[in-house]
Amino acid sequence: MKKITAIVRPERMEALKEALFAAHVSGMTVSQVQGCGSQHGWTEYYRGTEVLLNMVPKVKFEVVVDDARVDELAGVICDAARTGEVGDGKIFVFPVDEVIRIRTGERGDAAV
Ligand SMILES: Nc1ncnc2c1ncn2[C@@H]1O[C@H](COP(=O)(O)OP(=O)(O)OP(=O)(O)O)[C@@H](O)[C@H]1O
Repeated sequence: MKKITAIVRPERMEALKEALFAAHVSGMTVSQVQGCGSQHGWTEYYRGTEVLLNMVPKVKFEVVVDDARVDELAGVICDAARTGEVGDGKIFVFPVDEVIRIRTGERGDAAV
C-alpha cells in the first residue's frame, strides 16, 4: 500500500475531491495547510512597510491505495489540480506499512 499526498491550490479542492470520488478511492483526508515551493515567497507593502510573504494557503489530500493504483491516481490528481501556472502543487508517494480498521480490527488490504 502507498499513501499519496497531494498539496494543491485551495480553489482546486472541490474538483479534486469529486475526481477522487469518481475514481472510487475508499477514503481521503483533507487538511488546510500553508507552504511554499521553489518561489520561496515574495515581498509586498503593507501599510507602508515591506513584508515578506512566503507561506501560501494550500490544501493537502491524503489517500491510501493499492500500489497498483498509484500511477492512475497521480494522473487523476494532476488532471484535476493543474492550472499550468506556478504554484499548482506537488504529489508525494510514501510506503504504508499497515492499515487497521478500528471498528473491526481488519488489517491490510481489507482495511483500506
Ligand atoms: N520539497 C517540498 N517539501 C515539502 N512540501 C513541498 C515541497 N515543495 C512544495 N511543497 C508544498 O507544495 C506546495 C506547492 O508547491 P509549488 O507548486 O509552489 O512547488 P514548486 O516546486 O514551486 O512548483 P511550481 O514551479 O509549479 O510552482 C507548497 O506550498 C508546499 O506546501
